[in-house]
Amino acid sequence: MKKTVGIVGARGHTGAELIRLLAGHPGFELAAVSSRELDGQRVADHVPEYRGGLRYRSLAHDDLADLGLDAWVLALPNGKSEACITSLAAADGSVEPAADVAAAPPAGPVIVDLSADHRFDGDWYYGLPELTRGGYTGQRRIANPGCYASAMQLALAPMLGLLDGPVQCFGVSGYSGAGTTPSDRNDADKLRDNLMPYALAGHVHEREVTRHLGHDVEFMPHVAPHFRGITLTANMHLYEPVTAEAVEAAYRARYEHEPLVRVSTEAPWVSRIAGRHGVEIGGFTVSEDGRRLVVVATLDNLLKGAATQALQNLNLAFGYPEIEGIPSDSAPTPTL
Ligand SMILES: NC(=O)C1=CN([C@@H]2O[C@H](COP(=O)(O)OP(=O)(O)OC[C@H]3O[C@@H](n4cnc5c(N)ncnc54)[C@H](OP(=O)(O)O)[C@@H]3O)[C@@H](O)[C@H]2O)C=CC1
Ligand SMILES: CC(=O)N[C@@H](CCC(=O)OP(=O)(O)O)C(=O)O
Repeated sequence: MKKTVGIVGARGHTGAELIRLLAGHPGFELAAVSSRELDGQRVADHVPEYRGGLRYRSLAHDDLADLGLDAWVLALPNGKSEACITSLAAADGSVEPAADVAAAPPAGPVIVDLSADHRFDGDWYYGLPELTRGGYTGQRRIANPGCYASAMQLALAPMLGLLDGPVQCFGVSGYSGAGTTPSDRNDADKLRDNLMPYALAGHVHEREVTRHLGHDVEFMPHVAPHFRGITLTANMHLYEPVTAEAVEAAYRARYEHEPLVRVSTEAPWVSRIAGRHGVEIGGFTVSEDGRRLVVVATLDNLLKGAATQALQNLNLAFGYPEIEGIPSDSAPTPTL
């Protein structure tokens, strides 16, 4: 029998991508989609890939538990997840926060939170599958990593043992990364012919990567006029000299069996990652003395940076193959 999944925040950019993915998944049934703004409207009218009769509903937090679904994905802005979680936890009888979720997992639905609210919470499993799946022990509370944070961690992980001092990461995101709530960072007029720097020290993803990789990063984000896709350029100082060839070989070996990670000799281009589900890492460039390495990663912030990763995590939680329902990147690019 299919597992039932609901999405809170389903009107948003990431929610819409998740609807598309769940619509094509053989083991999940999209059973509820919550949006205040689209209340009563047919999902199929907004997301053509979904062909069922489901309508958006403006669900009160207390309604969520009554639906008895197997899983909920929270695609809400940062700081808005707690009321949903409290309501789901109260109904399933668990006490939040659980002292040791892995040892005594609360009954009730699996919750995948796309926001930053639980990425620093040791009671939640931090789900960046390529790096953390070994630590999954059946937790039913899953924090989905940030989009830049996913690119940074996948770009840096193979070099962790050689890093000498903080890594500098220069990030450029398409403006869908800023969500749908109007701001300078998703204002088409202000972004035209522009590259907008913001949060140049202390961005939440800087802290997220530092925490989960256990190594300091210094992150400088920017937003650009394109809609989707991130370029992340990482500057690493190393204890020992390396060659570009040896580094590339190390990345290829590390990610050899990862279907969603592609290693390329050339630096990847963001224009080629839009609408694709994986991450590309390449452009391995080494300074003359061999002790400075630059690596470039690209991913689609709405897919591997959010919805695709959420589906990997749902698959893991329900025992499906990790990339079940994730289209091959050779498939045509979807539109939004
Ligand atoms: N965009 C991206 O690239 C990425 C986003 N994320 C994270 O995922 C989450 C969702 O992002 P994204 O889809 O871009 O966001 P959007 O702004 O596009 O969508 C937010 C959704 O939440 C609902 N919503 C907004 N405010 C509230 C509120 N106060 N209470 C309840 N519901 C609300 C909206 O629907 P309605 O108003 O109709 O109820 C909408 O469906 C965020 O936490 C974001 O940080 C993570 C990785 C990448
Ligand atoms: C361009 C832009 O504004 N991007 C967002 C990142 C989106 C994301 O990954 O969301 P979380 O904050 O939930 O991690 C930002 O910098 O806040």
